[in-house]
Amino acid sequence: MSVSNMTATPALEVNRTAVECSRIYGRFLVANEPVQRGELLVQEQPLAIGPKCNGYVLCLACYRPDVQERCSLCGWPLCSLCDGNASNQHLELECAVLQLAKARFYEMPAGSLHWPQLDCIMPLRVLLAKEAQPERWLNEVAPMEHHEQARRENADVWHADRVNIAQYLRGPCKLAERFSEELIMQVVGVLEVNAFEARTSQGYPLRCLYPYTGILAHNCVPNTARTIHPSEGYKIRLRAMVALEAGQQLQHSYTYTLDGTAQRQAHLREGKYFTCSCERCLDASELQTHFSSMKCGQCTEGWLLPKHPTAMNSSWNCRACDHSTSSEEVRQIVAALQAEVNAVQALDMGPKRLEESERLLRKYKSLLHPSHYIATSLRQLLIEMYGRVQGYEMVQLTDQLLERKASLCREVLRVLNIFEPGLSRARAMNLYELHVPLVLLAKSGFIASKLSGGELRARLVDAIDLLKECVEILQHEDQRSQEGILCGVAKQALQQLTISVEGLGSELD
Ligand SMILES: C[S@@+](CC[C@H](N)C(=O)[O-])C[C@H]1O[C@@H](n2cnc3c(N)ncnc32)[C@H](O)[C@@H]1O
Repeated sequence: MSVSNMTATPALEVNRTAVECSRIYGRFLVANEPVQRGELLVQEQPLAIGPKCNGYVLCLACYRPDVQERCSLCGWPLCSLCDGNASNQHLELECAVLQLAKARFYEMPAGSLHWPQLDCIMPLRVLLAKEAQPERWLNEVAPMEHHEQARRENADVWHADRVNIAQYLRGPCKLAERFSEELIMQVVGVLEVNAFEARTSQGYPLRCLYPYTGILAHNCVPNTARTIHPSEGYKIRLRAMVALEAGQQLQHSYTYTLDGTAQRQAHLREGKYFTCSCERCLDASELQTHFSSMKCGQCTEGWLLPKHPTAMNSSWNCRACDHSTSSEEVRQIVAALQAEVNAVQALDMGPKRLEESERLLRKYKSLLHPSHYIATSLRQLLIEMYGRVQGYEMVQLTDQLLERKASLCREVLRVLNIFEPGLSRARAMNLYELHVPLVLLAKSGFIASKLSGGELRARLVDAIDLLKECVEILQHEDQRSQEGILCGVAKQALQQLTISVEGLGSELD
């Protein structure tokens, strides 16, 4: 396929990018003109949407989990609401194939987490799209990276996919004449390497394949962000998080930016089959954040950092006393701490969960760098809980606890400034969380005569600025998504706060 062909794909409603190719990245996108932060780069309709792999039983049209009902035509999972809707996705796509082949859906024991038969649905939808839009397949999907060689090396998974998907579609679903095993395995790989996770308006996860936007290169400090819109047929919009120059590579994060390098590398290696060599991964201090640094056990002031951060078995060395430890030892410590955090995270949202998170954060002071990603994840839990859990509701928080919530937000924002610069969704969430204690502290400070009227106004204006930025970031989210709803809440808070500040009057100064 010629690279320039792809830029003319009819599924692109907006395109300010071009396709380039390199030995390291394969194909990737660049900005084809200077782009301001927040501006739209690409807008694309998906080629296919469907259930995620290794999932539970769900409705094949609305993705509601744990449905008991079955399609009245083929017997596969479909909620009664969708069954009564003649234009549901399942009916339009695989239902006829399953009916014709009399492919029976086998029930699994209640509570089963993996219903292997459902793994064939998304690949089947892509195969049906191939038949319906052969040009699009040829130009856009067939060239997508699918890492066949590396996937074959993971023999157990390769075998399970061959049996559960390729052989199932060709056998019981009677599609052997239409799709070869090789083709089906290619589609499975294309989905694994390139599909994006999305959420329905109700928040249920699914995956979508965007043949153009899907070729973005990965970087652990992304410069683009996506929003996927269930109310517009799962259209994707890609925006610049920061200003971009013409020709600049567009970078997206395929992994969780608030994980440490070893965790991100493992995720990329196992799911996307490459080693990331971005600036952040190559720097043991993760851009001076010390996001993975451990406290040295031999001296009081040193930090242990990996000698070769992208190597799986790199030794870790103290920068102060040169004490060295093995990657295995570090892995074990991190795994033990992570297990403690997971156990706390699994507790009900309540005061115990909050107090345990604080306890762990104190305990880890002697083991981890204060900015370590495990400490950061505890801070995020705490931010969510202060102001919401029983005994720690916003009106019950003392000034000291309000200060605590604000300082937790600032610490997370400091890390986000480096790993997700510009218009980041996580930044927006933290800005919202930060504005609340700031407003309450300003008001209580004024009431207690610790703040003058002018100072009160200045602090409220600071909170207004946080909300403005929060709305600026979240305004592009699907209105019914969790982030879209928060945007509405932030807009209301912004309006009320602006009215309050205007009502303060100049006599306060
Ligand atoms: C979603 S695809 C991107 C499109 C792909 N380059 C293509 O030509 O179809 C992901 C794959 O691109 C390559 N890739 C993306 N970002 C990379 C990076 N930062 N370093 C190395 N390879 C990368 C890897 O092969 C990865 O599995």
